Amino acid sequence: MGDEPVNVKEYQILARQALPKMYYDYFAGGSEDQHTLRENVAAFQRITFTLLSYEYAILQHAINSLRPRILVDVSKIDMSTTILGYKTSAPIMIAPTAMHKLAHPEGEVLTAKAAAACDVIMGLSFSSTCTIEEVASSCDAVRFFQLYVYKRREISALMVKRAEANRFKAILLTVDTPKLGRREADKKNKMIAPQLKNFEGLVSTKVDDSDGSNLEAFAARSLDPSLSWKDIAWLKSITKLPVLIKGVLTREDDVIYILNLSLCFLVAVKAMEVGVEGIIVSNHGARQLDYVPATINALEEVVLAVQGRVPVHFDGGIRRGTDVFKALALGAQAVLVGRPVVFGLAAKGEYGARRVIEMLKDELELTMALSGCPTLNDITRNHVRTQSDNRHCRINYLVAGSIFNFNDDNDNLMIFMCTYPFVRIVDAAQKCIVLDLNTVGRPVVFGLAAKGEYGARRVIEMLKDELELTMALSGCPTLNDITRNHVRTQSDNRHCRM
Ligand SMILES: Cc1cc2nc3c(=O)[nH]c(=O)nc-3n(C[C@H](O)[C@H](O)[C@H](O)COP(=O)(O)O)c2cc1C
Ligand SMILES: CCCCC(=O)C(=O)O
Repeated sequence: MGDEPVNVKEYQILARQALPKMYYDYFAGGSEDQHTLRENVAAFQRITFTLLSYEYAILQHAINSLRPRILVDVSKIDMSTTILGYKTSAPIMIAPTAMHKLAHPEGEVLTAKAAAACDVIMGLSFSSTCTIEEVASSCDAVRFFQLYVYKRREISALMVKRAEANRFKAILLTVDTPKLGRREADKKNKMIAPQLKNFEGLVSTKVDDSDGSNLEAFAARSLDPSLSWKDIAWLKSITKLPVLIKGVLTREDDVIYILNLSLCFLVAVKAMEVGVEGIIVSNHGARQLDYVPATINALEEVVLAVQGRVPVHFDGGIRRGTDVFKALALGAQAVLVGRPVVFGLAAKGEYGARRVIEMLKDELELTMALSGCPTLNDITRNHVRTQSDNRHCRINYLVAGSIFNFNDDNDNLMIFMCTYPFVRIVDAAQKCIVLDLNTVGRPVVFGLAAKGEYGARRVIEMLKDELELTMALSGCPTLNDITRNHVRTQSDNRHCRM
C-alpha cells in the first residue's frame, strides 16, 4: 500500500499516471489561461481560521461570558444534515462531471456506488457515459440529475422524464454553459467525445469532423445558447422535481453579469420569481469563462443577497475538509466536489472515489473538533477570516505590536501592549486587563494611553458632542430621523457616473 494516498490531492498524481494524456487533461484542465482554475484552489488558502486566542479566553473569563471554543466538548461530532429534505452523512455531494468511463471502464455506476457507501448525494451529469437507468439500478444512493438544455428541447425534456422515472430527486440546471469554454488542452489533444449511451438513437455525440476538440464541436452543435430565465418556467412546467440552478454566469438583456453584486441580486430575486429551490455557486470548476473570481470569493455575496430564502450550495476548489468548513462558515449549506472524485475513480475505481469522500469527511470532522464545533450549526462566520476581512482590519495592524507606557491617575506606571485585536494593560501590580479593540475602538485606547480613565472618557464625550452638533445641523432631532438618504457613498457616486 505504498501508494495509498493520505489526502485528496495525492489522488490527482495517481490519476495522472493512470490515464491517457487526452483524458487526464480533459478532467484536470480549465479554460484559457487557467487563471480561475488556480484561483479556485488558492483562494481557499488565503482564508484562515480565527480560533480564540489566549487573550480572548482571559477576556471572556473576565466578563464571565461564554466558554471559549477551545474548551468545548468535541467527543461527538455530528456532520449529518439534510439536503432538500434528504438525509446525508455530511454536507458534501458529488458534483456532476461528464464521462466517467474515460476515467474508469465502469464509469458512473462505480461513482454512484461510492456515494451510496459514503451516504452522500450523487450528482449525475447530463453527459454521463453510463445511462440514467444503469446508474439508478446500481445502488440506492440519493441522486440529483444535472441538466443541459439542448437546442432540441425534446431531448432535454426526455432526459428529465427518464430521471424522474428513475427516482432522481432533483434537477441541477446548469446555467453557466451557453457555449463550452475554451479548453486549450482539449483543442491540442483533439479531444474525442465518445457516443453517450443516453442519447443513442437520438443524437450522435461523436463528432468526427472537428479540427480541434470534438467535444467543443459537439457542444457548439447541441447546447442552446439562448437559454434564459423564461426557460426555467418551461422546465418547471415539465417536471415536479425541485430545480436548483448551478453556475452563476448568465446572460440577461445583453448584459453579462459575472459573479458580481448585480448578478447575485439578480439571481436571488429572479430565483424567487421563477421558484427555483436552490442555488449552486459555481464557475463550473473554472472550465467556462476564465478570470471570473474564485467561487469561494463570490460565495458570501450570493449568500447575503439570497438572505436564506433558498439554500445556497457551493462548488469549486474543494480539496480539504478545511475547505468544506470554510465554505460552510461563509454560508453554504453544502458543497459539491468534482475533480477529486474523478481522480479517485481513475486511480482506484470505486474504492478510490469512496476514499476521496471519506478523507474529506474525516478532515471535516477533525476541523470541526479542533475549532470547537460539535455540529454543523456551530460553524459560524466568526470562525473564518477572509482577505476582505483583513483589508478592513489593516489599519488595526498598524498598531499591532506597539507598546505604550503611561502613568495612571495615581502616577503608577502602566504598560500598554497592542496585539491586534486585543490590548493588554498591565499595571504596576502586574494585574492584566484585556480590551477588545473591535469593541472599544482605537480612539478610546489612545485616550486611555494618553490620560488614563480621563482620556478615555474625553474621547467618548467629544464624539458625543460632535454627533449632537451633526444631528442638529442636518435636521435630525432623534436617531430615527437619520436615514440612508443623508449620505452619499463612493459606490453611490460610481453608480451615478454611468
Ligand atoms: C471533467 C469535468 C466535467 C464536468 N462536467 C460537468 C457537466 O457535465 N455538467 C455540469 O454541470 N458541470 C460539470 N462540471 C463542473 C462540476 O460540476 C463542478 O462544478 C466542478 O467540477 C467543481 O469544481 P472542482 O472540480 O474543483 O471540485 C465538470 C467538471 C469537470 C472537472
Ligand atoms: C457538452 C459536455 C460538457 C461537459 C462539461 O460540462 C465539461 O466538460 O465541463
